[in-house]
Amino acid sequence: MATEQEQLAKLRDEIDEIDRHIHELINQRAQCAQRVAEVKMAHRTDVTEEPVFYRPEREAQVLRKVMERNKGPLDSEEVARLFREIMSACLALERPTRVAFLGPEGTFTQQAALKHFGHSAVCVPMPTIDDVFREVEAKAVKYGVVPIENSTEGVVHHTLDNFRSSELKISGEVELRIHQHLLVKPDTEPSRITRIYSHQQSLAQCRLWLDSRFPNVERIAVSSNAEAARRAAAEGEHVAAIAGEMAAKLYGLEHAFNNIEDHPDNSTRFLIIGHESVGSSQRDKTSILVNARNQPGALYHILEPFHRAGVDLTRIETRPANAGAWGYVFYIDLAGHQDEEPVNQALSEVSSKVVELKVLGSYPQAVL
Ligand SMILES: C=C(O[C@@H]1C=C(C(=O)O)C=C[C@H]1O)C(=O)O
Repeated sequence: MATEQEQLAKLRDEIDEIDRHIHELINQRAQCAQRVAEVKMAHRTDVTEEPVFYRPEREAQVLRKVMERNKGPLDSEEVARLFREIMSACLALERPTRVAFLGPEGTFTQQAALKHFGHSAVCVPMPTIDDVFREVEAKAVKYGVVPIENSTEGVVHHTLDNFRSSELKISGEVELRIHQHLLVKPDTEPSRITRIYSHQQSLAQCRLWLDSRFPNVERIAVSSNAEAARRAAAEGEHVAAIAGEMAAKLYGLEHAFNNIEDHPDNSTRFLIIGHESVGSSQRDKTSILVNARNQPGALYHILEPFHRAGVDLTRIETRPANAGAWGYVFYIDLAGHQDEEPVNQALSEVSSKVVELKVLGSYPQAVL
């Protein structure tokens, strides 16, 4: 009978051998990605334009395949996360992806950007949602990440409104479980806290918890959770911040209380914006903006063709239209890709009945 040490030594040899294989295979995969880049460069029609290296539909398919064939013992999502990083590194070898996000450093939007593009992407913080749109429009970065809706707080109007004037397209979505923590400088006694900083959305997501645990403590809304964490780190002593894990690490804060959001399933959806249209991944969503005249039955005429075609509408938002002429602006999410039936047919029917129909993009449904 082998001793514990002998058994462990044997298993570690086995692991070393497997690592050698994995290592070799990952580099083989990276070489394939480099060849993809060479082929794209060789076949581009316009030599002044960079070919498109990032293919969200292909990446979604790779991740879905990984999850479908997974036999364990590793969890499917865990394996997909590993492949997410491998793809990210391979793509960075073709061309590093520059991504603007609603900053500063340490926000949930940055976390969403890294979840979607992996850690080899170069993330560039922007002070406002408008700036993210502008930075992508100016082609200073390839893609942008902006929040669109929170399960507790609802739609982010600022993002929706930007789509009215922007020609950018949606190329993906990211869903993030949002956990809020009460963060303090090391050795701060929670009972002595007199001031709590956070973004207004996060204060709202933790309102009941704050009412019961810190009813008399001043709550101060600041421009982002990361900014709240920065202030708590700078001001110290009697000050706390509500923010996420990334901000806590970035500013060296301790967790006084974890997961203080009122709704345990609190999550936020983010959109990826860019210049390119995305092909079908077989499991897609389409977002549209519709301007309809203010007349009886306007909404019915928009919805009826989708119902008849059997298209599943997953979200509808109404925004007040700009001055006068038009009554409503609707933002609608639906299941399916704009190039495929039945979405294609339904879209052309609706467009003949409204003032304006703008397809904001078809993109893969979030995989992770
Ligand atoms: C390799 C390609 O480029 C990128 C890298 C991918 C990967 O590493 O699997 C997948 C899609 C693209 O974002 C490709 O175009 O297929």
